[in-house]
Amino acid sequence: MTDRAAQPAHGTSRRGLTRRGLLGVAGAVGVAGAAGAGGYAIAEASDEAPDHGATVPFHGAHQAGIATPAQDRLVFAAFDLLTDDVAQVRELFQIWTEAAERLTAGQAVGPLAPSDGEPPEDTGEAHGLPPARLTVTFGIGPSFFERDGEDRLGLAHRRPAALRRLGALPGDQLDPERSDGDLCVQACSNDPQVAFHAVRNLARLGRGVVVLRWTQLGFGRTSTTSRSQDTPRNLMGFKDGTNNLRAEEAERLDRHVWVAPDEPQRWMRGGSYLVARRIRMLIESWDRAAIDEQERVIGRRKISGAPIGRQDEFDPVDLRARGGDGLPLIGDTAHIRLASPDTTKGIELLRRGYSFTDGIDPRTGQLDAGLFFLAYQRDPHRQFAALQRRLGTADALNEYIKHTGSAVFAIPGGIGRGRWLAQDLFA
Ligand SMILES: C=CC1=C(C)c2cc3[nH]c(cc4nc(cc5[nH]c(cc1n2)c(C)c5CCC(=O)O)C(CCC(=O)O)=C4C)c(C)c3C=C
Ligand SMILES: [Fe+2]
Repeated sequence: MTDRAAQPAHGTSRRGLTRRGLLGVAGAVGVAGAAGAGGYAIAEASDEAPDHGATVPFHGAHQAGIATPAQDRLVFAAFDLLTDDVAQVRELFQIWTEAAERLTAGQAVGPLAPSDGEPPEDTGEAHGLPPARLTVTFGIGPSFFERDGEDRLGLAHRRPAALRRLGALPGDQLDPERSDGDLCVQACSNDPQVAFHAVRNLARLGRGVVVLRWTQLGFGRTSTTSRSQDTPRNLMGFKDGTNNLRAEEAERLDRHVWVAPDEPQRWMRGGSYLVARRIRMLIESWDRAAIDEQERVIGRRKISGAPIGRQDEFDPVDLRARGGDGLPLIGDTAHIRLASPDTTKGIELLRRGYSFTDGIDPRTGQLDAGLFFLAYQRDPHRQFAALQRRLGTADALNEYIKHTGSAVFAIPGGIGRGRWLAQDLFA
């Protein structure tokens, strides 16, 4: 690899938002993947750890990080805009697009050691690390378009109809400081430092235009988004993701996840909607519950993941099955009964959540840990909110969980080569 310290300095300081540095670097190194591009060593590392060296294509009909196989680690960030100047926001989207192209290809966003004495343009902690399937997925919240009834950027006419706050849902105990946001970035990778590096550098590039509102780290995936993956376990010890939508199910994704091709807002075609819910698990109570109670709450066996009354994880769920006592094997308040498309008139979601732990709740001394629930869908009100209204009132799981954060984001369609994030939004 090229010694990055020996490279000539390109774009100088990034005090305020300027594309000079980023474009200078991009121009100097040529296309993504070029040798000595200031990368963090895809080729070298891939000999030793092929999966960690692997990349997920950034460009395509849909943004990566939705129907691509869920990686093990997450860094999620919500941002607020500091400006009402639409030109600055457009420039930010261009800069973030170029930076994400580089990061997901395993490259630094700029010189690590500029020779002019200015601060490095890339913060450096991913230098030498392969991208480990890094994906960077961008979203836009309702408050981007309208805040306090004001069309802050002059783009209110471009807000898609489905992008509205979720409103109060049963059982909500939301912390406003862990909720909402004008923009979001979901960075997923099999290496936590690579995911952190991506968000940190995007935040740095946005300085003066956006500010971090809240972040959430996820240390283990709790879903399966591809048939190539095994089902992981959540912090309650249950297999999670068994009945999830899969990347291989194109027709179901078209119906339930991707925005309709005739969506009036062009920038949303090929896009989706993301609902993020920080769901704390009352782990200490859960750990005191008998295994029968735990299985009754979920409606599945803990170790095998099989629906109650069946043998294997992927055996179909039979909600009509009854035991010798005449009662339903999967109870009326079991989580999988209430969440099943058979009882919700066909509601389906692409779940892509992560386990989190944020230390100890100082008020109770109990673990602040749980599920950072992420779900992609075509319409967050007809899908997530409708389902959560049911779950929030009747789910046996409610005794063991608390929804503490909530946000909804429009996820613009995929980005073609030479184009940038949500380009048609500004056309
Ligand atoms: C509003 C949607 C959902 C929320 C919120 C939610 C929270 C939540 N779920 C689990 C654990 C499991 N969920 C499982 C299945 C499942 N969950 C939802 C939706 C929400 N879950 C759906 C649509 C389904 C699939 C139902 C079906 O079709 O069978 C399972 C079973 C395994 C699986 O299929 O994934 C588990 C386990 C927790 C712990 C939780 C909040 C902390
Ligand atoms: Fe669930």
